[in-house]
Amino acid sequence: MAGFDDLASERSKAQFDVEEMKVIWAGSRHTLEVSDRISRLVANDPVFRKDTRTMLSRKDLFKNTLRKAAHAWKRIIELRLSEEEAAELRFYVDEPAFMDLHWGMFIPTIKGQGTEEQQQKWLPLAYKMKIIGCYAQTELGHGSNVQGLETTATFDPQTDEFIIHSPTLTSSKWWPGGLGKVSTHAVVYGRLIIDSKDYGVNGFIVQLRSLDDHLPLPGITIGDIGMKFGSGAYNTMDNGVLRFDHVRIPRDQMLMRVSQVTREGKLVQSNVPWQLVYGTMVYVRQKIVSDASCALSRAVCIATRYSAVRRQFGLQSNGIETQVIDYKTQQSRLFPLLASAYAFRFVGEWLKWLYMDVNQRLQASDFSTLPEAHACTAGLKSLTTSATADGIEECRKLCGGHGYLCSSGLPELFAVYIPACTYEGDNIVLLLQVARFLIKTVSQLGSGKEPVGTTVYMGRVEQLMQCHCAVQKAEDWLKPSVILEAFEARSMRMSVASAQNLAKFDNQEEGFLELSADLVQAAVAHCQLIVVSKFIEKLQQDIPGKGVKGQLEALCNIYALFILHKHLGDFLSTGCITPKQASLANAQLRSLYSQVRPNAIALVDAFNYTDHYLSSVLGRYDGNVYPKLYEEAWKDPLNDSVVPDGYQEYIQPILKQQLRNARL
Ligand SMILES: CCCCCCCCCC/C=C\C/C=C/C(=O)SCCNC(=O)CCNC(=O)[C@H](O)C(C)(C)COP(=O)(O)OP(=O)(O)OC[C@H]1O[C@@H](n2cnc3c(N)ncnc32)[C@H](O)[C@@H]1OP(=O)(O)O
Ligand SMILES: Cc1cc2nc3c(=O)[nH]c(=O)nc-3n(C[C@H](O)[C@H](O)[C@H](O)COP(=O)(O)OP(=O)(O)OC[C@H]3O[C@@H](n4cnc5c(N)ncnc54)[C@H](O)[C@@H]3O)c2cc1C
Repeated sequence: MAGFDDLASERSKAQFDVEEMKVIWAGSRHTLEVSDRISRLVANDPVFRKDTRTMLSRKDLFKNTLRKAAHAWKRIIELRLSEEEAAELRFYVDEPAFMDLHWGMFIPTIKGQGTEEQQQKWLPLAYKMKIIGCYAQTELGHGSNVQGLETTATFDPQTDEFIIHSPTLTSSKWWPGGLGKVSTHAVVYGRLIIDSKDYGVNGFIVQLRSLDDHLPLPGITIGDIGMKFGSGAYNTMDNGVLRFDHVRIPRDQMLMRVSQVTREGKLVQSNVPWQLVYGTMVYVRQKIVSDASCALSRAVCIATRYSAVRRQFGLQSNGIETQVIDYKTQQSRLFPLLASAYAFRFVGEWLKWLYMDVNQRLQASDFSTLPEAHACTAGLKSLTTSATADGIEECRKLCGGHGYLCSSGLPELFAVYIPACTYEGDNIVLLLQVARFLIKTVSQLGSGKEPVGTTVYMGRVEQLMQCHCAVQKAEDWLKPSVILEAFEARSMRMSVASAQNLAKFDNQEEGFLELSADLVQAAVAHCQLIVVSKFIEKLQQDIPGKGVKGQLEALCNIYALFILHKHLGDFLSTGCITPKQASLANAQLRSLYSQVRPNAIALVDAFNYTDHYLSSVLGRYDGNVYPKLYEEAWKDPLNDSVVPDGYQEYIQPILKQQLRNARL
């Protein structure tokens, strides 16, 4: 039967050890074991079913999410799951919910910005879920501009309290997930005011709802901000609005790792940089990069399997049509996304290491790598989420008409994913942060301050400004050193050109605004270089398993040459490569697609996704697409009755009218 046979035959063609590739994708044998076990546990639990999600009303959808979250928590306790296993379980439940913010932002904020004492007080309550917290930073009038927040926290020396207040409509907290209906507490960001003096934005732990009856505490107005894009999707989350009317909290509820307010109302700064107030965003951006590879690989898995099952045109001698995956156009759209999924996986792994490293240094009062960590998390969050959002939509198109059906899983995946381009920092705003970092690095070249980390290549500025690409034949593009040099030279030249243009302005801030579109492009070039170089570094590690390394090399080259092809203008205009070399890169890309083609299904099998997680008829492991699509259609509530509700009121009168007209 079509589908079954197609995917089985594809799997038999694989030229590498899929089980070993699963280990590489998971990160380690241990992680694979955990994720495999937990994903099956979730898939086999009827409470975690997802198939009716797009058909539920908002209220039913939300209540079902609460039910799932409560059940997930119950299972975590019953099975005594470790922190790692519990996080995997929440991941595979695959439904945005207040838990994400509680575990993903509220707890990390207390850990990162609270003193030892504050951690000892609040963390046990949060770990046991005796309180549920969210992260209330954004306001109706201010999101990107954190320093523009209007909420005030005024110290009252009489009572040793802060008075939290929303002075204007635009100061209403707006967007925080988990706030609308669930959270009992929030970390609220507001302006610290002491003795009428404004000391800028700080975080405060504020109780919002009673722990007895869940009613808002006096002075607090709170609710959900309303339906968001798509059906199902992010509407399982209670993004909320919150206003304070002179709400009092004890002084020790200001998060005081960065600065402390004494009983006398004196502000004392610690020796840590004030930017640690932004620390949770660095943590979550790092996490979002890892998650991008999950969302993209999921869409790619669906589109790849379906492309092997779907046949159109080109009758072969045996009378069957051509698998659409065999069309070069399909390959040239699909395989770069497959390669990007792997590339984002490895850069995510590296970023996790970078984040752990910066944290260890912070504990030892070494703050030197914080700017680098900020630039990398901001830039890579922007790059990977934009590419993933676009990639999911491309996968929908790669699945033709059926991709538009909710049962393909792609519309909901797209709707749930796209806000990642906005939350945790609008992607353009974040690239502008990277651009500032690059300009600063360029301006310090020659000052004796050597560039470090991901900007170390800038130390070779003279060589990179002059080098000529050595490619003479298509295969030369397979050399990692050739690819790296082209990407380094492009990034170096774009940053230097931006810095030179900026230097022409008397006022640097005005210049920055004027040149911001070019600066963003320079930031993108730098971030793409990081992705390419981390993929290449990954390949320098010991990679066991028959054929695994070869496949990863092909994917790495596809990623790099696809980016080169997409941004050809940059590479040509900076003189990094010639038009002839560009055309050789293209020829090499085509040949790489042919190399990956027989392995495509095995490469997506290596993600080890259950059908439950994919929630897609088109992406089923067994390829049994058509019977299941047909079956799925009949489950739609519209098909509950043969004659639809409303027939007598609305259809019949039209038909009768037409009949009368026809007689006239
Ligand atoms: C169990 C684990 C599960 C985890 C899963 C978690 C996933 C949960 C996902 C849930 C989904 C959604 C939740 C969404 C939440 C949110 O969206 S929270 C709100 C996020 N908001 C933002 O991201 C706002 C973006 N804006 C900013 O970050 C700043 O305003 C901006 C950086 C743009 C500007 O800052 P300013 O202070 O105004 O200005 P600037 O001069 O540019 O910067 C000064 C200085 O500070 C440095 N800097 C900036 N940011 C950081 C940082 N984060 N860390 C370190 N350093 C930073 C900057 O480089 C400057 O340095 P310089 O040396 O002076 O040049
Ligand atoms: C689903 C979702 C969940 C969220 N969850 C939370 C949460 O839990 N807690 C929380 O506190 N917040 C949350 N947010 C808010 C989120 O962090 C902000 O929406 C985000 O930081 C973007 O800010 P903004 O909405 O103010 O966008 P704006 O800054 O108003 O952006 C609008 C446009 O202006 C452009 N722009 C803005 N500034 C500049 C500039 N300097 N230069 C050039 N262009 C610029 C942007 O690129 C964009 O195109 C959430 C948002 C969403 C969508």
